[in-house]
Amino acid sequence: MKIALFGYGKMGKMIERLAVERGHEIVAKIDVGNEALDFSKMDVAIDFSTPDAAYENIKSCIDNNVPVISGTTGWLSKFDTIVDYCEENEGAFIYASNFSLGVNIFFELNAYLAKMMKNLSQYKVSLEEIHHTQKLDAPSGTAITLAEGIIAHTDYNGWKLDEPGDDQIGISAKRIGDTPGTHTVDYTSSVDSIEIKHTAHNRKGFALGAVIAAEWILGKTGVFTMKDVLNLG
Ligand SMILES: NC(=O)c1ccc[n+]([C@@H]2O[C@H](COP(=O)([O-])OP(=O)(O)OC[C@H]3O[C@@H](n4cnc5c(N)ncnc54)[C@H](O)[C@@H]3O)[C@@H](O)[C@H]2O)c1
Ligand SMILES: O=C(O)C1=N[C@H](C(=O)O)CCC1
Repeated sequence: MKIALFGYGKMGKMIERLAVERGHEIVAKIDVGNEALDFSKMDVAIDFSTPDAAYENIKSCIDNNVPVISGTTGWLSKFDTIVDYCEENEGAFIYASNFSLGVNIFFELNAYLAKMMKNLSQYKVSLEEIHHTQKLDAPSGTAITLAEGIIAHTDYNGWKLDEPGDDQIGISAKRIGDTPGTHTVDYTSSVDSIEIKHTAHNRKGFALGAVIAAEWILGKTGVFTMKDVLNLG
């Protein structure tokens, strides 16, 4: 498979390594713009760029009939626009706030726990995410997905960084060293706490999930999620 990388930073480089190990060829490494690209050489594009760049990168792939996988976070105000654009133009697109298998299992666990906690008003939920100091966005895309997973199954009415209202889920975002990504969901009452936690040990899990998504999307049309790719419940 001929892969174009949009974004050749920490993730782009890790994806290159794993893609080559799996027998794929990297045909483009785009790190500052996409003016003179030959889209006809690409079977699929993988975008791990920046919050400011992701939308245009994804749109240009759809315009050129190249299936696109995006893991870039921090641009979700334009997500619905891209979904509509992809569907109108019969493109192929997958976004995931987190491509790792472990986190996608964690998302399912989070939804299951939220359903059980729905009527237990003595427990207040909160989220904590810890990432490296170079991260541009906060809270992390993964923390937002976790919050949305809880909101879908409970009476919480949104999320807020740091100081939530009574009906909001509080998210605390910490930036420490080179932490690849740690997420904790905590339900606390006056007598006890229940915690679930995912800890990434490195970036390989994110990169492998993105390459697997790129392999999976070939030949398909539509907007998909990692739940489709991994066939999770
Ligand atoms: N979904 C996931 O599983 C997952 C995992 C890790 C990181 N991420 C996200 O992926 C993104 C990239 O993470 P990273 O750690 O590689 O960051 P990084 O800063 O190391 O790399 C981003 C690269 O994008 C480049 N860039 C800037 N403008 C560009 C443009 N117009 N087109 C293409 N590239 C451009 C930058 O020069 C930089 O090299 C971030 O949004 C991060 O939150 C997602
Ligand atoms: O390193 C990052 O940046 C990460 N971003 C994603 C997020 O915002 O959730 C996934 C974890 C790593």
